[in-house]
Amino acid sequence: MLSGAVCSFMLMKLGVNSGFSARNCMWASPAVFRRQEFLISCLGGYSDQGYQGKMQQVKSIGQPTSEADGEKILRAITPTLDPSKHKGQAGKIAVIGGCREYTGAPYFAAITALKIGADLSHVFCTTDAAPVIKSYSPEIIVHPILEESYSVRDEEKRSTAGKVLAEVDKWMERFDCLVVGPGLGRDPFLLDCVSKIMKHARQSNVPIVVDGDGLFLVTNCLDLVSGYPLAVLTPNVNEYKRLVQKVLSCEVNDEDAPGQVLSLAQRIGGVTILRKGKHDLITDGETVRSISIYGSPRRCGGQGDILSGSVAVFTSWARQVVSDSDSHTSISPRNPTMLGCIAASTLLRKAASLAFRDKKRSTLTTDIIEYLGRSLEDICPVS
Ligand SMILES: NC(=O)C1=CN([C@@H]2O[C@H](COP(=O)(O)OP(=O)(O)OC[C@H]3O[C@@H](n4cnc5c(N)ncnc54)[C@H](O)[C@@H]3O)[C@@H](O)[C@H]2O)[C@@H](O)CC1
Ligand SMILES: Nc1ncnc2c1ncn2[C@@H]1O[C@H](COP(=O)(O)OP(=O)(O)OP(=O)(O)O)[C@@H](O)[C@H]1O
Ligand SMILES: [Mg+2]
Repeated sequence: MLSGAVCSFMLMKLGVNSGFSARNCMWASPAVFRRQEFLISCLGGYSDQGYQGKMQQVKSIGQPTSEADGEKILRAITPTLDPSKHKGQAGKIAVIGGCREYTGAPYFAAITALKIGADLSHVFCTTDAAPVIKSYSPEIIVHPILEESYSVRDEEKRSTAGKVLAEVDKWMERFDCLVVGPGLGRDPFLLDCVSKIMKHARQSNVPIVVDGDGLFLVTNCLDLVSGYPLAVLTPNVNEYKRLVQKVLSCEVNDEDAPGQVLSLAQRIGGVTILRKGKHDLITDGETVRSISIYGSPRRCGGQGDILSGSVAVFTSWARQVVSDSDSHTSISPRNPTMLGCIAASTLLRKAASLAFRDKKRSTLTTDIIEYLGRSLEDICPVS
């Protein structure tokens, strides 16, 4: 049996408030315990040495970067397929993105969520992008509600923005996570509406994964995510450069990549950042983890969209695991975003490597998506 101090530490690492006690610990079922132990070992392990000793250990781990055991985390957070469960319990995800230019990106993120195992996947996009996205798949629920400046007269902007917000608000509390940005475009009126959607999501405590043009928006308006522990930023090389310049007022420093991404997350008030690249770096401002397993040498567009859709699903699953682990305590889910990023990066790289083995130079994002299910099954079999 674990001591109360160790249990407290475990739950702190998982983002659970410190109101946890040894008594709570004893209420948990053996299966829940195994899952907690599993998660803790994935995040650096534990030993029965008390909370203070553990924190010392965390500080020393926090030096360079340690490779995360993504497969262990995937096994720990992926829910079982259980006949007693109802539609929605495995995740309801919404992607805010899709405009005249880009219809592929929101589709990739939304279909990825379903292929991994979410139950429902929505896309909120511009009115003209919607029929195109619907035509890609009948599985995705598409809401044609956003408007770009060219389609709205100045005097109508206020009422149009109000309608957009009311339409998204009808659904907001049903979502386990939002993905803001894939294929969103940069139209000022549209981005203004999306800022309001993000503020409402934040008020409702819905996690937000910010990617693509969502990062353009956030870089210019950091208050949208600053200090929100349920925000995840997934910048690529350019998006990261813009964030570093804006927030840290310097250039990207690859000599101390872990230190710089850590500072960036701290300066944005403890959001989680997944810096994409040859090695993915993931931090919540406390620790930095890397994922370096081999993926694919193909750099076709859309792989970042797979990643953001996956982060959304895995973050909501990780939150569920944390809350199931101790239904008697209130939850402050910061670390589930770290778990979600580690799981997503691991799965994408595995699927990319399988797709590349098969398709070589002709590997496309749609091929990688087709390998997501098999990759997850290899790591975490259904039975
Ligand atoms: N099929 C689609 O609809 C897709 C749409 N996408 C969307 O397109 C919009 C813009 O995203 P981008 O990622 O293109 O914007 P970025 O501003 O990140 O990239 C712009 C340019 O940077 C260049 N670049 C890429 N990697 C680089 C590197 N390592 N060093 C130097 N330059 C590099 C690219 O050639 C690209 O032309 C977003 O909304 C995004 O979601 C992308 O997700 C790709 C797929
Ligand atoms: N040089 C690289 N070597 C190996 N893997 C990489 C490399 N660069 C990116 N990746 C992987 O590809 C994934 C997508 O990253 P990428 O930088 O292509 O995102 P993106 O530019 O946002 O993609 P998108 O085209 O969807 O917008 C990342 O999770 C990362 O693991
Ligand atoms: Mg991208």
